[in-house]
Amino acid sequence: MRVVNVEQMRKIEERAIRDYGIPSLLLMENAAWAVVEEVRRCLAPNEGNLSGLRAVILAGKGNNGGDGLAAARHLVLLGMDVSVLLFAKAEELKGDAALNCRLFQGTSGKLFAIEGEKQRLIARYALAQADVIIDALYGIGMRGTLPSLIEDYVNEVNNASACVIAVDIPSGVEADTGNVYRTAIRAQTTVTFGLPKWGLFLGEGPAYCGRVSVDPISIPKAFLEDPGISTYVLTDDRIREMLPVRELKGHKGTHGKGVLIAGSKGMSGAAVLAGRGALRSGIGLLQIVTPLGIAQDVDAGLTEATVWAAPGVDYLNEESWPVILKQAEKAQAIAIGPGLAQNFEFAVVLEEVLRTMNCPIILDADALNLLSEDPSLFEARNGRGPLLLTPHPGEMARLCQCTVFDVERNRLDLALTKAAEWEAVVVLKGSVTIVASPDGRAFFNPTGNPGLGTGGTGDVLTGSILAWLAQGVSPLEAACLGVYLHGKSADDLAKNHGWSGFLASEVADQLPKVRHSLELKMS
Ligand SMILES: NC(=O)C1=CN([C@@H]2O[C@H](COP(=O)(O)OP(=O)(O)OC[C@H]3O[C@@H](n4cnc5c(N)ncnc54)[C@H](O)[C@@H]3O)[C@@H](O)[C@H]2O)[C@H](O)CC1
Ligand SMILES: [K+]
Repeated sequence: MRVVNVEQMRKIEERAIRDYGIPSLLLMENAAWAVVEEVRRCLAPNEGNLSGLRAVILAGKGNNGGDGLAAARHLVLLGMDVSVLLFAKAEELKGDAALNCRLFQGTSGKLFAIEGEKQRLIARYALAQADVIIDALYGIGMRGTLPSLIEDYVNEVNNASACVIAVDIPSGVEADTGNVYRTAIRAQTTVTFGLPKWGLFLGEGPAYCGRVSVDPISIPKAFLEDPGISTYVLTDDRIREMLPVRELKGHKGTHGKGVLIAGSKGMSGAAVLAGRGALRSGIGLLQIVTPLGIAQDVDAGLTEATVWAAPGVDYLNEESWPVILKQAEKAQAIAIGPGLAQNFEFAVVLEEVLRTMNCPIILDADALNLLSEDPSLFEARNGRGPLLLTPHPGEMARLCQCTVFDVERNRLDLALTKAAEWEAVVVLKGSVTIVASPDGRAFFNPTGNPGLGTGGTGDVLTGSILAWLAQGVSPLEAACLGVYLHGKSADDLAKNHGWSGFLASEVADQLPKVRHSLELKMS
C-alpha cells in the first residue's frame, strides 16, 4: 500500500472530487462512518451496541473537525451520550465542517465551544467520564506547535482512561514528518483516510498513532494506486507476492549458496546468529568465512553451516582474501560485517570483494564502519553488482558524516538520497525500518517491537537477507522480506514474552513459522 505526504493526499482528494465527481461532503460522511466503525470495534466488538456509552469528540475548525462532528451525529443516533468540545466558534467553521456542525446541533448531542478557561470544568468532567475520546482537532492541515489552550486539553486526553481514537492523524503529529513539537494526542487507534500519511511512520508519529486502520472513504482505487507515488508500507499481501516458490524438485543447490564473512575474537556469536538467520530463512548452502581462532566455536555453534577458517587468528586480515575468493566465487550472495570488529587491515579485502564479485553483496556492521572511514570503497563496486547496506542510525550517521539526530529527523529523505548516491539498497534500521531503493522507491516496515532492541538481532536480519538473495529474490525484495519477517517473528514472540527478554536466536528460530503462516493464507 502506498503512503503519502500532504501534497499527494490533497491531490488525490482533489481528483476524487473533480475528476470522479464525488462530493466532498460524501468523503466526509464516509470518513465519519469509518470512525464510527472504529468506535464499535473499540467499545462493543461483539454485540455492536453502543447505547448509553459516553463519547467526547474534540473538534477543530477545519475539515478534521468536520469529520469529528459528522461522526458525533452518527454516535448520537446510535444511542450514545455525546459531547463535542469545539475549539472554535461555530460561526468560524466553513463548508462541509460548518454544515456538519449545524446537523450535529440538530441532535440531542451537547456542543461546548471552548474558549479559554470558562468551560474547563465541564470539559474535564466529560473527558474523565468518557468511554471513548475522538481526536478531530487537526488532520493533515496542521503545521508546527499546537496552540497552548489545546495543549492543555491534549494532556488531559492523554491522562484519561478512555479509548482514544485519532481521526486521520493524531493532533500534534505533523503529517509530513511525524514531528511532535511539544505534545500530541496518544491514540490507541488512528483511522486514516485514503492512504496512510508519512507522519504515521516517521519521527515520533509511530509512538502516538497506535494501531493504524486505513479506510479508502470511497476514493477510487486508481487514484490510490497512482504510479507517481513511490513510498509504500509493507503488508502481508505484498510480502506474500515476494516470497520465492519452493519447487517440489528443489534441492540445496537450487536454494542458493551464500557466503557470510563474519566474526572475530569475542564475537563468534555474531557469525553464528547471522548464520542462523540465513538457515532459518531457507538458504540451500551457507559457508561462513571466519578467523582461525574462532572457527571452531562458530562451527560448534552452527552445525548446519560449513565453516572456513581464514587468516589471521583473532581478526580477518589481508591474507584472508584467497580463502574468501575460493568460497565467494561460487556464491549467489555475500554478506560481510557481523562481528568483524574495527579492523583496518580488512579494508583491502573488502575492496577486493567489492571490485571482483558480481553477485549481490550485503554490507553490515563493521563493514559499514570501514566504509565510513574510507568512502572511496564505494567506487570499487562501480556498478559491478547489486549492493545492500544495513545501517542502524549510528552507522548511518557515520556514513553520512552527520549526527544521529540528523538521521532520525530526516530518515526517509536521507535513505532515498543515499540509496541513489551509493547505488545501493539502503536498509535504514529503526523502530520503523525504511528500505530505500536507488530507483526512488521506499518501503516502511510496520512489523517489529522494542524487544528487538537487544544484541544479535541485526546479525539475524543480515543473515536472513543473505538467504533471500541466495534464493534468487531481487535485492530490494530480499531486503523487504528480511525486515518484515524479522519484525513479525519478534511480534509473534511478544505475544508470549512481551516486549523484552526474547533472544536474537529465538527471533531467527521463529522465522520459518512466520513465513509459513503467510504462505498458508495464500493457499
Ligand atoms: N483527504 C481526504 O480526502 C479527506 C480529508 N478530510 C479531512 O480533512 C482533513 C484536512 O482538513 P483541513 O481543513 O485541510 O485541515 P485541518 O482540519 O487539519 O485543520 C487545519 C486548520 O487548522 C489551522 N492550523 C494548522 N496548524 C495550526 C496550528 N499549529 N495551530 C493552530 N491552528 C493551526 C489551519 O489554519 C486550518 O484552519 C484531513 O486530515 C481529514 O481529516 C475530509 O473530511 C475527507 C476527505
Ligand atoms: K486528528
